[in-house]
Amino acid sequence: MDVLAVGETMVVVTPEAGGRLASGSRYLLRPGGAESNVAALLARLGHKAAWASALGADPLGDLVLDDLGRHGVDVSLVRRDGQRPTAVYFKDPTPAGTRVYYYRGGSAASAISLADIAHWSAQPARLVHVSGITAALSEQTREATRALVRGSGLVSFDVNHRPQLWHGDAPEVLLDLAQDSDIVFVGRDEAEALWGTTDAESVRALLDRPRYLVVKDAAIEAVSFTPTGVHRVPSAEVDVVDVVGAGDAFAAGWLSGFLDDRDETTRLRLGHYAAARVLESPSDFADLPPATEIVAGL
Ligand SMILES: Nc1ncnc2c1ncn2[C@@H]1O[C@H](COP(=O)(O)OP(=O)(O)OP(=O)(O)O)[C@@H](O)[C@H]1O
Ligand SMILES: O=C(O)C(=O)C[C@H](O)[C@H](O)CO
Repeated sequence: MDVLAVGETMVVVTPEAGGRLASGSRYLLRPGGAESNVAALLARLGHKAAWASALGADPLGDLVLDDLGRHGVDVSLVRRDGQRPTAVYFKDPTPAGTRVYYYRGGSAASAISLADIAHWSAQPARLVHVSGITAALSEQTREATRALVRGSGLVSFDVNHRPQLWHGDAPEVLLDLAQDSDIVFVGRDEAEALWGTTDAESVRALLDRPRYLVVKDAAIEAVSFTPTGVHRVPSAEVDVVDVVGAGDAFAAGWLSGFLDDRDETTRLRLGHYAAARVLESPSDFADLPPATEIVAGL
C-alpha cells in the first residue's frame, strides 16, 4: 500500500443542477470526506490507496463503501458499527459560496478508538494521511488522532480547520498534531485564523518541525518549505464552481509527486492541477487522469 488515509466519510447531499438546498426537489448523494477524497484521488492518479474508518451498518455506509471501492480505494479496513449511523452533510450553494450543514454528532466515525488505530497502523503503508477534522469529532477521536500521528512512520497531516466542529481549543490541538507530523498542508488564511500568522514565512517560524510544510494561498500560490529549500508555484487560473474538496485534491496531487519522487516544483504543480479540476466541478471529486499523463502535459 502506498497510502493509508484515516478519517470520517459522510454522505453528502447536494441539490441537483446548482439549485439551493431549501428549494430543490432533486438531490445527489455522494461520499464526502476529506481523507477518503485524498485516497480516491490518489487511486485515480495511479497509486495504491486505502481508506480506514468506521461506518454505520446502514445503506448510507454501503453507498460510501461501494463508491470508494469503485474508485479503486482499498476499503477492507473499514469497520461497520451496528449501533451508530453513517453521518450526513448537506451543501447549500449560496451566491456567496457553498455553505455546509453537518449531521454527524454520535456517528460511527466519532467512535473511532485507540483499538482501531492500533489495528490500522499495524498495516504496511508508505505513508499515513490524516486531517484535523478527525481530532474534532469527539474526545475519543482526538486521542485516536494523536496516537495515529505519534505511532505511524511517515505522517501527512492536513490541518483542515472546520470551525463548526470545534469549541475553542483548535489552535493548540491542531498545532501539536501538525508539529508531530512529517508533511503538513495548511491554508495561509486558515493559519492566520488559528494562530495569527500573516504569511508563509511566519507559518514556518511557528510550524518548525515538519520536514515538509506546504502553505496554500488559494488563488495566489503555494509555498513549500522542504529539505531542498523554499519553493513557490502560482495557482492555476480556474473558473470556480465549488471550493469544497480543493484542499484535498491539492494534497493528493502533491502526495502523488512525493510518492513518485518528483521534484518539489512538480509536486506543487500537481497539487494545483488536481485542485483546479475539483474547483471546476460541483462535487468534491474529479476524474483525474494518471499522474504520468498530467506530468507529461504540465
Ligand atoms: N480561486 C482559486 N483559483 C485557483 N486555484 C485555487 C483557487 N482557490 C483554491 N485554489 C487551489 O486549491 C488549493 C487549495 O485551496 P485552499 O487553500 O483554499 O484550500 P483549503 O481551504 O485547504 O480547502 P478545503 O476546504 O478543501 O480544505 C490551492 O492551493 C489552489 O491550488
Ligand atoms: O468537512 C468535513 O468534515 C468533510 O470531510 C467534508 C468534505 O469532504 C471536506 O471538508 C472537504 O475537504
